[in-house]
Amino acid sequence: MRFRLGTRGSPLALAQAAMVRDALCTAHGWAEDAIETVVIRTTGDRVQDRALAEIGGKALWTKELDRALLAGEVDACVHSMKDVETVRPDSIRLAGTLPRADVRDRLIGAPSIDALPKGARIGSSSPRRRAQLLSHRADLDVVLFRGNVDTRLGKLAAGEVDATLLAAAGLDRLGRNGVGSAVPIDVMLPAPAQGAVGIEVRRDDDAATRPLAGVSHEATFRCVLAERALLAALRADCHSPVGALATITASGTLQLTAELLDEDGTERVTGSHEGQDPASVGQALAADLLGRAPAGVRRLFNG
Ligand SMILES: NCc1[nH]cc(CCC(=O)O)c1CC(=O)O
Repeated sequence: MRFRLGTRGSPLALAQAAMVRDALCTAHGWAEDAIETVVIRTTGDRVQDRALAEIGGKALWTKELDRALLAGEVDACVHSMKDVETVRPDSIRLAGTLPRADVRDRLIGAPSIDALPKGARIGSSSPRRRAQLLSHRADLDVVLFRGNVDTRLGKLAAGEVDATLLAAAGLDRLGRNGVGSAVPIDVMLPAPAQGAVGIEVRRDDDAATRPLAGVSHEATFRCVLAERALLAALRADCHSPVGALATITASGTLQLTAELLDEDGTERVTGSHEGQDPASVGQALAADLLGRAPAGVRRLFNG
């Protein structure tokens, strides 16, 4: 069979599409040329100078991929799940996730957040990273910083900022394993679905769904569903400073921890919930957090 895999064209997206291709070929004994990688250019790839949140959010990355998928130009699309909008079209479903990578952020430019000089300039356009940084170090100057991983590392090297934060998963997938220092998750809870690569298909396309089910990592899949159910129940969008991480215990229980902040990290609320069903765990934790959130945090969530 010939399987067409849609992807964005950034180096990270291409690396992730190659991981999906290799997983499919290994699991099903397909030859490499059984899979055709189709690069789809998205609005998000063209607009690099403003904060993602400002210019229309996560849809910028998914819209063109969704269109190609629904038009039948590709059989499946590969996504960094943390970039995929919370609410998806009914006609599209998540068929699987690869095993999750290192979920942490890495700080590049200093060995730790505590070691940053007073008033240091940190490049980040993520509301979560900004709020978490400021909640630890209110003296830091967090400035807008976009572009793909290599662009950001280039700006750092050119001295535009003193330090930046990038997901360990992205750095590792680009072969930059030694770059930066991992920030512990109790200092920075990662973005929901960080480190997870997902593959979406047309809901009614059983022929595409079946081979992908064969490469999906069940624990990662359940964790991503729980983290995304939390986001949906919070009605969070890309302006919302939220960290969340689910894990599966040895006995198979799903444990979800999350943190909501205000823009400057002056107010925050954290909590955990555990259970079996990803959607229920995410919804229960969202209700708990919204019930306890300080006013400055509350106004950023639930629409
Ligand atoms: N928003 C961009 C983005 N989307 C996914 C990753 C990293 C890979 C992953 O989380 O799986 C990155 C780069 C970053 O945040 O440093």
